[in-house]
Amino acid sequence: MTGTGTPEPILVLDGVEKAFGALQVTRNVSLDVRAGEVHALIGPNGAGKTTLISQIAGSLRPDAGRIRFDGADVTGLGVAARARRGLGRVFQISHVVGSFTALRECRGRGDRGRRRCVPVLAAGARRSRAQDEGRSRARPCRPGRPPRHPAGSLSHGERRALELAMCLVQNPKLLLLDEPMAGTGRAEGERLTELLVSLKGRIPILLVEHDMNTVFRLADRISVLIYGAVAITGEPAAVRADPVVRRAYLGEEEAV
Ligand SMILES: Nc1ncnc2c1ncn2[C@@H]1O[C@H](COP(=O)(O)OP(=O)(O)OP(=O)(O)O)[C@@H](O)[C@H]1O
Repeated sequence: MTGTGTPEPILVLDGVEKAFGALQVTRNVSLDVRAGEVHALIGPNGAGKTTLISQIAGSLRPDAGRIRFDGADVTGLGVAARARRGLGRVFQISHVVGSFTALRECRGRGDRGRRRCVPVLAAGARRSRAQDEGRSRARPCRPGRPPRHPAGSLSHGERRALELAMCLVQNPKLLLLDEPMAGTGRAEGERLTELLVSLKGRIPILLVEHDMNTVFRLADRISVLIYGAVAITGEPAAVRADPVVRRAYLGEEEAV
């Protein structure tokens, strides 16, 4: 709980900074993700969105600033420790192993071996309550193929759905999604958007996405990153109307 009696957001960034040599990529970034909300992070190419996600996930150490997750300061923790605390990340680039079956992909991500994994795409096995929750969240992501189908034969959109399932079976407390729509065709993109809509309100999501239709359909709040700094955080209507954002970013996307 915060001093005001409201629950602390699941994720709080306070003054997060990262430079690669002389290139300052994230600048004094402060934002939060509240329970149950979809918070979209948008911005032009190279604005620092993936770099910020990597700092939240723990694969990049911030140069300055603090990161609180689920009530604890995790700034000094690595990827595995943050994942164990419930941070789930779906990458911009596909990480499925083509020769594995969809089922085995999900098991592999259990990361503590078979006893801890959830066979999300198959029936059976004794499950804990947490596993049941993860399994039920992941169910809508089931690719339209048998679970023992090699993952390499899935379409791009099915792989993205599988990756989401691989993350959800671990029952994360927060989902970090980096451009889930990237590379998908229209029909696949719509199916993925529907999957994300089905998760809305059930799990908080920090969503990096260039597809503005998806962003404005899903987001409760939007933060706009420009040259590594948060230009505005607000509800979609306020962000859409902001003149600085329109000039710097949305102006390129008049179709929004
Ligand atoms: N490991 C790295 N070393 C050096 N520069 C990097 C590294 N990672 C990212 N950058 C640079 O940091 C800047 C921000 O990159 P980042 O991938 O975070 O942007 P982005 O907003 O996610 O872009 P996009 O929307 O195109 O995915 C870019 O100029 C990129 O070249």
